[in-house]
Amino acid sequence: MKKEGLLVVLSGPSGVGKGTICDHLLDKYSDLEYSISMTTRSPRAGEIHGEDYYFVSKSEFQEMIADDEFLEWAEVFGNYYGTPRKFVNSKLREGKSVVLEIDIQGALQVKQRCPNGVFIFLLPPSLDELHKRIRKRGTEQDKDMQTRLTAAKNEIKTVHQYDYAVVNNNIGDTADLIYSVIKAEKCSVSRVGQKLVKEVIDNE
Ligand SMILES: Nc1nc2c(ncn2[C@@H]2O[C@H](COP(=O)(O)OP(=O)(O)O)[C@@H](O)[C@H]2O)c(=O)[nH]1
Ligand SMILES: Nc1ncnc2c1ncn2[C@@H]1O[C@H](COP(=O)(O)OP(=O)(O)O)[C@@H](O)[C@H]1O
Repeated sequence: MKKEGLLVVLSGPSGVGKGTICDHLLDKYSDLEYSISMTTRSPRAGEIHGEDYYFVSKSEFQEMIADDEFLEWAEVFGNYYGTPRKFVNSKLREGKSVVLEIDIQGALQVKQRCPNGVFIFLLPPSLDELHKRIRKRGTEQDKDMQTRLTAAKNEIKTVHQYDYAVVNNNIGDTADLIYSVIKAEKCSVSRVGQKLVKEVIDNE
């Protein structure tokens, strides 16, 4: 039987660079799959339905909840976001690692359901740099900026709930580091190691 793929959960405050890092990671490492989330948020300029997100109405989203089609879902900044379960399960069964870029509420739900996943939190080099990145992206009104910065401080406090914290200093280095974590986890104690430990003990 084929070994199941690894579920990789990437979280971090708005503007830290999750989207940028995911793009880089997925471009460079073709053995990874990206789970496209569903959201009731309106598309930003340049965002494409079915690429960045599946943009749906609130009623469509609620129907999916009722049909239990989400691995996890949460309300973030007044909109709903969720991970369609079907895609993730089928890729994992094919042995592919799947990257979810989701918020802390969603990450905690996934942790309960899939404890073997790897949970990574992306940190900014500083709060000042985070502020600059959100400004640079230029998608937020001033009041939304403030909301995101306040939320960021609360989210950063949850970093200890994750397996790894990675500081996003340089895009290429950060993506490579995350890939190393994914690869290391694939042969971690939970997988190959346990078998080996059993063999050692059995042979004592
Ligand atoms: N729980 C959950 N959170 C998601 C999902 N997709 C995106 N998010 C999170 O929703 C938050 C807002 O995302 P977005 O509207 O793209 O804004 P941005 O992070 O500021 O670029 C971020 O923390 C995302 O990680 C999802 O499927 N589930
Ligand atoms: N390592 C980095 N160094 C400098 N700027 C970055 C870095 N990573 C991302 N950015 C910039 O920060 C802004 C926010 O990145 P984005 O990927 O949209 O964040 P998120 O998805 O976490 O909200 C973008 O303008 C992006 O180009």
